[in-house]
Amino acid sequence: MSVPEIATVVGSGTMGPGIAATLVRAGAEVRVYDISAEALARAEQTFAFASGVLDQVGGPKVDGGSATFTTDIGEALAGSRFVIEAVPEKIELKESVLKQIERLVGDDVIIATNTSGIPISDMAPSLERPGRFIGMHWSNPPHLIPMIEVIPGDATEQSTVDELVDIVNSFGYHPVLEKEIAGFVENRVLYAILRECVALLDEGIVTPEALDTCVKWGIGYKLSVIGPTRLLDMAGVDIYAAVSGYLNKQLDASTDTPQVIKDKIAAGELGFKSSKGMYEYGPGEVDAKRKDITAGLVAALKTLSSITPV
Ligand SMILES: NC(=O)C1=CN([C@@H]2O[C@H](COP(=O)(O)OP(=O)(O)OC[C@H]3O[C@@H](n4cnc5c(N)ncnc54)[C@H](O)[C@@H]3O)[C@@H](O)[C@H]2O)C=CC1
Ligand SMILES: Cc1ncc(C=O)c(C(=O)O)c1O
Repeated sequence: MSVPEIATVVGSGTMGPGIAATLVRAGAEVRVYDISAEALARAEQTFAFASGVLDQVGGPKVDGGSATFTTDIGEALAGSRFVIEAVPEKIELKESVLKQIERLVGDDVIIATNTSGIPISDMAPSLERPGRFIGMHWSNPPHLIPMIEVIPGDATEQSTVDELVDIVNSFGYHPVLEKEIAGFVENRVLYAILRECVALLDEGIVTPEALDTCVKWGIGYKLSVIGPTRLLDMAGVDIYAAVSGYLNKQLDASTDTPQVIKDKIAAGELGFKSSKGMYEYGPGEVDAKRKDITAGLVAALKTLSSITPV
């Protein structure tokens, strides 16, 4: 199985262009559609950058791929064999866009959503043919994180699941097939980690720099080689039992967005996009950090791709 000859990415913000670059490198003719011409103009630049990064990684490349960018949804979907929706995380918007897409593609075309965690089954009723609708959760940056969660909803047909797993495998990514749960697997784990991290920062237990050092060189490094299930065996299930017996009741268990985060939102401190978030960035620092992140992920990806899976 190879990637579908013609694919469409709907929504070209943070995720869309990297998704498109990945599919183009796999040989697909990709149409990138956005409602905003300004977003599309930025997307062309982001796509070019992501494509260059993929050249640095040097992974497999299938000739013949191409990308076009359009604000005409009819043009974007004409003849498309595979659609990835990547519009903002708002269920009503996604449902409206999914209906738009379905009216313009064949009955057998897979429609995948890149939602971060909205249950697929909650969106499926907006479609006439929900059997071809499925979750396809890429991680940011999509052209450098070679794992995609495949999440069927209650109405998703098995043929859709099988075809999407084959498509993900065809461009060298790791498909993770999972049952539907809010947030999906990756974000449930990530948000459990981030909840504890924000609590530790908020309580002044550790500085941001020290926390990032601890996690990067501790569990981050370790878990990039040893998955958490394997780690339980390496550490000893008995050790986990002994420590969880007293620690689990001590962990942060807040059920709402932390006030410190709400305060930052209110102050417009959103992170890279506003040059201040958890850290503050001087002139040119955000671009420098983005370059450092890309270089680090490229180096790590090359190394991890070269080691025997544990
Ligand atoms: N940003 C991230 O780190 C990740 C985001 N996701 C998910 O991917 C989806 C997209 O997220 P981002 O790329 O971050 O969003 P974004 O806000 O950066 O980009 C969304 C794009 O959709 C466009 N758009 C809005 N309404 C539209 C419409 N009616 N038709 C066509 N295009 C429209 C916007 O103009 C914008 O360019 C969301 O569901 C998000 O949860 C998944 C993984 C990671
Ligand atoms: C903070 C955060 N939230 C959601 C996602 C993905 O859905 C990501 C990511 O992919 O990196 C993230 O970092």
